[in-house]
Amino acid sequence: MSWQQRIEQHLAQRCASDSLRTRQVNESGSGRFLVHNGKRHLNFSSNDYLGLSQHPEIVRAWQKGAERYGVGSGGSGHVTGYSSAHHLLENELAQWLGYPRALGFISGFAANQAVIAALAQKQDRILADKLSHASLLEAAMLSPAQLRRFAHNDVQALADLLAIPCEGQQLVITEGVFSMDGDQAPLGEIAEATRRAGGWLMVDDAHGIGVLGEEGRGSAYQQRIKPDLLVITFGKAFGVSGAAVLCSDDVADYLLQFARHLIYSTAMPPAQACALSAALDVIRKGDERRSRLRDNIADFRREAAQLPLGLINSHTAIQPLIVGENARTLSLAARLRERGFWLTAIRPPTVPTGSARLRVTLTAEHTREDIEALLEALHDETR
Ligand SMILES: Cc1ncc(COP(=O)(O)O)c(C=O)c1O
Repeated sequence: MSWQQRIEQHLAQRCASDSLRTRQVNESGSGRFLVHNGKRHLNFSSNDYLGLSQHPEIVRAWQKGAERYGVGSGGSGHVTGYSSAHHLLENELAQWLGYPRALGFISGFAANQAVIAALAQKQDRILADKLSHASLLEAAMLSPAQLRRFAHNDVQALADLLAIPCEGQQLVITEGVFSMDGDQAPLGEIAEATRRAGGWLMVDDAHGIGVLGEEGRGSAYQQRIKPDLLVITFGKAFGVSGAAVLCSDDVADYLLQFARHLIYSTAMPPAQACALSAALDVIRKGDERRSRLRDNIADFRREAAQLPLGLINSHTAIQPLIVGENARTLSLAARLRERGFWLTAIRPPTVPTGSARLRVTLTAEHTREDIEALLEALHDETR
């Protein structure tokens, strides 16, 4: 089969199973409203949980950073790309989360890939929650280590796997808040099982950081554990983009030698690091935003429980409504869009077959009226 035939076949398969992915151009997509084709929609798809992507102080910090440093970093951090703005941000993050070191990355995807690739060797075993993000599972699959996935949030299944003798080291991987289900990992028990087996724990807290715990310190802090490797990302509650790995001095120095995504990739612009420092400031003082978000979650769940759709036991900003079939999910999303609500239909392979869903994300910027309007439309469309 030629390249062209192979590509055509794969695209045809996606079309036939209603799982073709497309992108929609918007005029503004991260805030409370998403504007598409000149029409304003209430946005229930953005991960901007605290509404910081439009925050004037953060926007201003980026502008001032660009005026001071220019718009690009000029190279990898190992060459010219590690500015005083990057250095300051890393120190602030390490201090906030109580780690010796933080290392900035251009994205969470890159951070996860880099850490796993740099650490895992042939004789090692990686134990990852089945529902871990693609960036984690893919890196683990590509690594020379053995990958075993454990049933979602099942600590006993994890402990059983950890008990199987392993020639090398064991790395347990999970998330603070799961990206497609919104539920949380029992981090305390996972950390304990990992510690007993002499392994290391890596937690990706992309969706918990900024939102959970005192001063928004995230899932691990909330559950009183300190993973050996904590990955936080800045594209969600921080409202920007990028990521950081929190770790010990030795691990940071090791990653500076062996994390190829750091060494061979242009560092984020210094102005972005300035914006992230400003975002961190807002997050630390952000109790009111976090409390508005919690109220919105509670309001949504109370009413959504009456819908003839599956509501997952999630108490975070991610509130998926399970529809089941791809075609039905797509048509429900399209009808809601007609009515001015922007929700994304998430389908396999992102989620297991038969569990296509509307991934509702709530933010601190939504008002009670926004949520009531969405629920009314959902009631109408699923009657
Ligand atoms: C759990 C999780 N980890 C990592 C990522 C990737 O982060 P980034 O968008 O910064 O690449 C995402 C999604 O974006 C995610 O949901």
